[in-house]
Amino acid sequence: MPGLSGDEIRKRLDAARLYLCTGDRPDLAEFADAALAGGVDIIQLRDKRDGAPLEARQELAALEILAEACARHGALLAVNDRADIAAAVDADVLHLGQDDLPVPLARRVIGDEPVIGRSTHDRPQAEAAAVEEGVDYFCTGPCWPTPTKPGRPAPGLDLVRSTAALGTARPWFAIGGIDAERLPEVLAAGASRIVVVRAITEAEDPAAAARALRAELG
Ligand SMILES: Cc1ncc(COP(=O)(O)OP(=O)(O)O)c(N)n1
Ligand SMILES: Cc1nc(C(=O)O)sc1CCOP(=O)(O)O
Ligand SMILES: [Mg+2]
Repeated sequence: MPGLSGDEIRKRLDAARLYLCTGDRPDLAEFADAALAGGVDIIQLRDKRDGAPLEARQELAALEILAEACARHGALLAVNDRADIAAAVDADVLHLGQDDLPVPLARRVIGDEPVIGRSTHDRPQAEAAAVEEGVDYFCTGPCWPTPTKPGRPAPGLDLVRSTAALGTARPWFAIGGIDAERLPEVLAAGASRIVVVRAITEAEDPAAAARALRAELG
C-alpha cells in the first residue's frame, strides 16, 4: 500500500493536537485502536523501558501493528530516533532528539515525504528548531519532571511560555508530565498541541483518557 504524500502528511500534522508515545505491549493493537478512536492524531513507538531500545525485529513487528491501526483511523505513524527503521516501514514521521542523527543525514535516508520532528529542552534549542531547515515540528519540555524520562531536568512551563512567544508558524508540542488535570495550565502557557505517554498508556480506559484530553485541546 503506498504511503501518504508529503502534502497530506503536512496537512495532518498541522491539524494534529494530541500525540501519543507508547512502548510495545501485549495488547498493542487493541490499545492503539482505543487511543486512536479517542482522538490521538499521531502515535509513536517509543520503547525504552530498560533504557535500551528494542531489537530491530521487535520494533518492526510493533510498527506493523501501529501502521495498520493508523490506516484504520487516519492517524500519522511516528518512529523514534531511527531513520533506517522509519524508511523501512514507510513511516509518516521521524522524531529526532538533540543527540540523534542530524536532519540532513536523516533526510538522505527517509527522503522528502515524511515529516521530521525535533526535541528541545531550552529556549535556544526551541529557537533553533523553529527555523532549522528540514524540521517540520518540534517539542518542548519536560513541562514537569517525569518518570518516563528519568534524569531529564524539567524547564517547566517557562519554556512553553517562551516558545509561544516566538510566534512561530511551525507546529510545536508541549511534553512531559502532562495529564488531563494539568492540561489547562499547559494551554494557558500558550501551547495548543501536546505529547503524552502515561496519561494514556497507564489509563484504565485509554479511549476515554484520549477523548478527555482531545476535548480540552479543541
Ligand atoms: C514527540 C516526541 N517528543 C520528544 C521525544 C523525546 O525525544 P528524545 O529527547 O530523543 O528522547 P527519547 O524519547 O529518544 O528517549 C520523543 N521521543 N517524541
Ligand atoms: C519521552 C519524553 N521526552 C520528553 C522531553 O522533554 O523531550 S519528556 C518525555 C516523557 C513524557 O512522558 P509522560 O507523558 O509520561 O510524562
Ligand atoms: Mg531520541
